[in-house]
Amino acid sequence: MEVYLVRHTETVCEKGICYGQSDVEIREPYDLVFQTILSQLPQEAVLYSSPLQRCVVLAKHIQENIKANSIIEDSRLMEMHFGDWELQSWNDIPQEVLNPWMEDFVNVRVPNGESFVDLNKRVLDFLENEIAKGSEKPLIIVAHAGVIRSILCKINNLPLLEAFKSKLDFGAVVKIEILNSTRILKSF
Ligand SMILES: Cc1cc2ncn([C@H]3O[C@H](COP(=O)(O)O)[C@@H](O)[C@H]3O)c2cc1C
Repeated sequence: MEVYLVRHTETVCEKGICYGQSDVEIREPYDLVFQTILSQLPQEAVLYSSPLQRCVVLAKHIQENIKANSIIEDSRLMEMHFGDWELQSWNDIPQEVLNPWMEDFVNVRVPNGESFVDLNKRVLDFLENEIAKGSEKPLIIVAHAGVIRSILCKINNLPLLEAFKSKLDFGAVVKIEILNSTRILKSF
């Protein structure tokens, strides 16, 4: 099964702001970058999106331009919940709470938020369930950097600690091939 992982485009947030699950808008103009994304996608697909608007706006554009019955919004595809740090500048987060997380962001939870392991659990739950449905059509998943990286760790058999070692730009499209729910896969 072909799966296309699509990261949303740039948001209106200034660099240095932690926006996790905050529902921030995307930066205009985005028509050109949407076209570039579309040119890398199949003509027909089952279309999934994170419910956050930075993904849904792009998913709607995809739906209008390919054959896809609906946009299936799934909250398991949301970015990591950054709890008390949502919409804070990274520089304003006190070192005594930031440092323990930085040292082990995989396992340590953000105060009142998630750890990367928490995100990974819900993302893999989504992936395994949807793959088990065995769609004949390719899947398109419009989501976030953390979500896509967690899937890439799984398919490339990498520890979560290595999730952030490779680049994943705004508007990136990563195509992967999934054989079945237990034996995954290959990324292109
Ligand atoms: C473990 C982890 C560490 C991060 N450090 C920054 N972000 C990033 O995640 C958020 C946005 O992702 P997107 O732009 O794709 O929606 C931002 O808040 C950014 O700080 C992280 C995300 C995760 C999962």
